[in-house]
Amino acid sequence: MHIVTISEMKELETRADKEYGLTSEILMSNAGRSAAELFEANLLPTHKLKGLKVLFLIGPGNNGGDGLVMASHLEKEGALISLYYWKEHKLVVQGTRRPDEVVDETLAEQIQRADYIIDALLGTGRSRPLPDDMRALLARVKDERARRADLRLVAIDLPTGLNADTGEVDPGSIAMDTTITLACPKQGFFFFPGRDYIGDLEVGDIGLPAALESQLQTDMLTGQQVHKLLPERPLNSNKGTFGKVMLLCGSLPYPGSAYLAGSSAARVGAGLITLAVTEKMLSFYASSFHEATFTILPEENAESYERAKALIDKLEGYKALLIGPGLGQSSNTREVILQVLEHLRSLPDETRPHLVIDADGLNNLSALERWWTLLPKDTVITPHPGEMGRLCKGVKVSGGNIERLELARTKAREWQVNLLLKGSCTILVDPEGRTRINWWGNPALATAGTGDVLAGMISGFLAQGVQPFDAASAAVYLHTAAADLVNQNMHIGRAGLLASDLLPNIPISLVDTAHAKM
Ligand SMILES: NC(=O)C1=CN([C@@H]2O[C@H](COP(=O)(O)OP(=O)(O)OC[C@H]3O[C@@H](n4cnc5c(N)ncnc54)[C@H](O)[C@@H]3O)[C@@H](O)[C@H]2O)[C@H](O)CC1
Ligand SMILES: [K+]
Repeated sequence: MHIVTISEMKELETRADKEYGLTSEILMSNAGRSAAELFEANLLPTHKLKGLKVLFLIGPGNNGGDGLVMASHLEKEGALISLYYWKEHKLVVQGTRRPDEVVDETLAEQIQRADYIIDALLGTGRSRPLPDDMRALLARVKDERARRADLRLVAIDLPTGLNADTGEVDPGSIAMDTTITLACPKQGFFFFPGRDYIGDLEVGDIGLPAALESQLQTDMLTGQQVHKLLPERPLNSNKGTFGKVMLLCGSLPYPGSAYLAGSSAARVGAGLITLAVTEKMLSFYASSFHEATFTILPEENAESYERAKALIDKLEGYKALLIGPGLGQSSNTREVILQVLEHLRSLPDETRPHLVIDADGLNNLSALERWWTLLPKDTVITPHPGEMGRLCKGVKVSGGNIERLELARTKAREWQVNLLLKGSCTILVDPEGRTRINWWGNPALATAGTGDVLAGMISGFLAQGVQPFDAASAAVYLHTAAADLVNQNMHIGRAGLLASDLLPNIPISLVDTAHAKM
């Protein structure tokens, strides 16, 4: 599913008319019908359309036009519709126009009795700050929503006043329960503060030919897309079929990371997991991770070339290598990483394990000048905003604002990596600038060890032959899906998840993609 900017959306509309004769009237009619269908589909099981009291706030442009088409569909199905035309200051209650002198009073009544209020005031055409009387209208709706939690607010295309490119909002904008966006999600939905105003996101089909969208470079990750990326599991297979993962992770203060990453690689289906660890650490892993195999490395005070060689000597036949989680940042460890990278660069593409670098792997690299020139082709790196800041030599990187997007795009191209920039809506960019953004986020994931799980999942997909950008994309989507499953199955809210709770839910999240709604 493509994500668009305002100008990309306008261009799609223009080309639809020019190349396919799809005039804006046709598109609006499709938009209104599709919004009505999605609205009705999501009413169940709590509400039914017959007798439902729905107040539409209608703006002066095509967004208002979409609202009017939607309203007429709902009315035909038995909903009780009132329309408030903001610009004309006109109120129509179930087909009857109110006289001008009673509009305010009746509007107040309509707001108080509505089951649903639909925001069809402004969409992508908003060009200036909201006028005071529109802000006042939205404030009345917001107050009513605060008073009555069962009042539902639904935006058509986008919440009025939200900047669809940047996610900035007008002071008058209000948070919706649902946004039914038309044709494509808008870029601004994925960045704060806008992200908090969208509510549940639904995407209505307005009948744009798929060919029109072929130029678009930015996608929203969806379950249906991830389902197609998952590796096949033929019956005629053995553990060799699904690839081996080597992990250079974990050190004395952070032993859990190798366990979490390795288990996660196995949970997405990799055939064999090997932890490269020192003998001192072996007993810890052997007792907690029965399925792992081990490569024994010299202790951390040994010469770096001996440590690197012990790993390099065992790498043959591995399809994926994960470097970083819990590894520590001693200069000796940095030298080990450099020697391993040098070895990987010397291998031909066909035999080189795919590389993922996370956490301390990145922190070690960021201490070096032009570190990206040391990476083998098609490396996946997975910084959180702090690590990204260090990789960019001190740039402040936001966890959720729009500047992240441009930075991620610029750096993925400059560094020629598959960049996964973590955040509330994680961004992925490949070396050519192709971009994918994860809509789903889960605040319960903001806890130690969940990054190790993500890095492990990517490595597990790489071992099974999934291409690096796709492996990272699938892992990001499934990581939040697994967190949502933890929330549901353990009945926990936004806090209290342990990274290890994700592990048994990862395979379930894979299965669930087969039934994903989008
Ligand atoms: N792009 C498509 O393919 C389709 C879009 N559809 C819908 O149309 C809107 C965009 O419509 P547009 O008429 O361009 O813009 P708006 O309805 O958002 O508003 C324009 C209207 O409002 C006035 N205006 C602008 N800013 C303000 C302001 N701050 N205060 C008051 N008034 C303002 C402006 O002068 C115009 O009169 C899109 O979001 C979709 O909902 C269709 O669905 C078809 C396909
Ligand atoms: K709107």
